[in-house]
Amino acid sequence: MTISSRYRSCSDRKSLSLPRFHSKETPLKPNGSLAITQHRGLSLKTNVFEQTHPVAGDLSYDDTCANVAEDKIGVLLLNLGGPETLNDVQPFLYNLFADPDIIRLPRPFQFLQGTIAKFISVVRAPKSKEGYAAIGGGSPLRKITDEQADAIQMALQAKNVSANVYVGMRYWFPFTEEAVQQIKKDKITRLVVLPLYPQYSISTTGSSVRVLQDLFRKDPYLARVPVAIIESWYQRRGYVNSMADLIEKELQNFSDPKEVMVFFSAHGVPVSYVENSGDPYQKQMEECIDLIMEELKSRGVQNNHILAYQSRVGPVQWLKPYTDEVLVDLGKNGVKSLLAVPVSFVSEHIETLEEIDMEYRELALESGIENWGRVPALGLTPSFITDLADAVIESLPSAEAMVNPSAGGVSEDSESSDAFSYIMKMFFGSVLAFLLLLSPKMFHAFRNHLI
Ligand SMILES: C=CC1=C(C)c2cc3[nH]c(cc4nc(cc5[nH]c(cc1n2)c(C)c5CCC(=O)O)C(CCC(=O)O)=C4C)c(C)c3C=C
Ligand SMILES: [Fe+2]
Repeated sequence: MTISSRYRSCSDRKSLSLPRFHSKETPLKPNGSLAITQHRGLSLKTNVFEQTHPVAGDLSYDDTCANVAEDKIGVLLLNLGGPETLNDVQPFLYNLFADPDIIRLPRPFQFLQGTIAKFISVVRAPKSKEGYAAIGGGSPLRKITDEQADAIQMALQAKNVSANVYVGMRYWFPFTEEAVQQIKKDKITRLVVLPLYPQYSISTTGSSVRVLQDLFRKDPYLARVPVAIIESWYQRRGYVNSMADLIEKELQNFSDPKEVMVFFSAHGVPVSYVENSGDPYQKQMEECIDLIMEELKSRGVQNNHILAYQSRVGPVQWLKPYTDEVLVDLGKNGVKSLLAVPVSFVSEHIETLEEIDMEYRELALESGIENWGRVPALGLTPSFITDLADAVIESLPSAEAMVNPSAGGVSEDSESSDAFSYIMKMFFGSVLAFLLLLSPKMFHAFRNHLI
């Protein structure tokens, strides 16, 4: 059901009559990454992207694939979502902090999740609003993700795959729940889930997939739909090459490209995710940077590079080194030219447009760095979109029902215990909110850590 650096051919799965490709099975490289170049022997179809841009992925869906005509294919893009107006900021933050994959409370305290989310979102909202105001009053994520969905749909069409592409956001409109309702209405019979995060984290892909699994588990129709989840795709040739293209191009804007420090800045996660919960995010990020740098090296680009983590929130320790600290150190150590490369996300968003372009740029210049550049997010880059379409096509054969049909439904007992726990939550939550919000000392202590 989940695909990560893995490809299974139709013939692997004899129990289902599944589509076939005109290809040898894609071999895995020893490090587990896909050797996409092996697809060169496939029947090639030009598409709107390939006509203007040569691309890495050459896959096309074979018309003779068994059952393809009968399947109604859906592709669900998962993303974070962002507030569209300044009034949306606090409720957006509430949704984010109410996510148990973002604020991870020990089990006995989980009933306080909503209260804590309310408190933190109210305290953080003014700072977040400033950031969103600085980039025009809202997040560009919805617009960009919709455009990516259209582009992927066209790229699939050009490869003879007819699919509906849906957008499901985790914390703002259109919510994952809405997308899933539409998928059901449209009677999709085979679904590919493509999170728009190249690397897997419990806090991003993990959280969205958990929501999806809950929705599918509760619905008898959805429970039977074959689903393939592409958990991470940072290792795909098309993605790595597209990132290398952007970096190579941007380096040319410096007067002495060889002297530029390539500075990868990834969104951080708390260290506890990696050390206590086995989040593969840091490892995947490091591998991703290695792959991009290897690709650049093969093109004769031998710049120094460094990886740091940005956007930490709250009092706990996050992955290090921190972007702001590294920028200051680099400036002190005489680095004069720096190219920032956002690497954990594929659209422009508040953390590229405000945090990197404004805050970090200013900090870098104050610290002695004289020449600053920033690689744009991949967005609609044709080679990237085509590669995502290939990833979708490759994953189709491995789709399988998310839910074990023998698993039971919701019992009356569990319903009444839900009602009891709801009442308890409301009671203790209100008491805690009252104590926190009415205590100026508490308010200031939290505020100092959150902004
Ligand atoms: C790979 C990407 C991301 C990871 C990992 C991630 C983890 C993570 N984020 C927060 C807290 C916040 N994130 C916020 C915005 C935000 N986060 C990501 C991506 C990742 N987050 C994106 C793309 C965005 C921006 C959306 C947009 O509107 O443009 C915010 C809100 C903005 C702000 O106030 O800074 C918060 C808060 C945590 C706690 C976390 C891991 C536990
Ligand atoms: Fe975030």
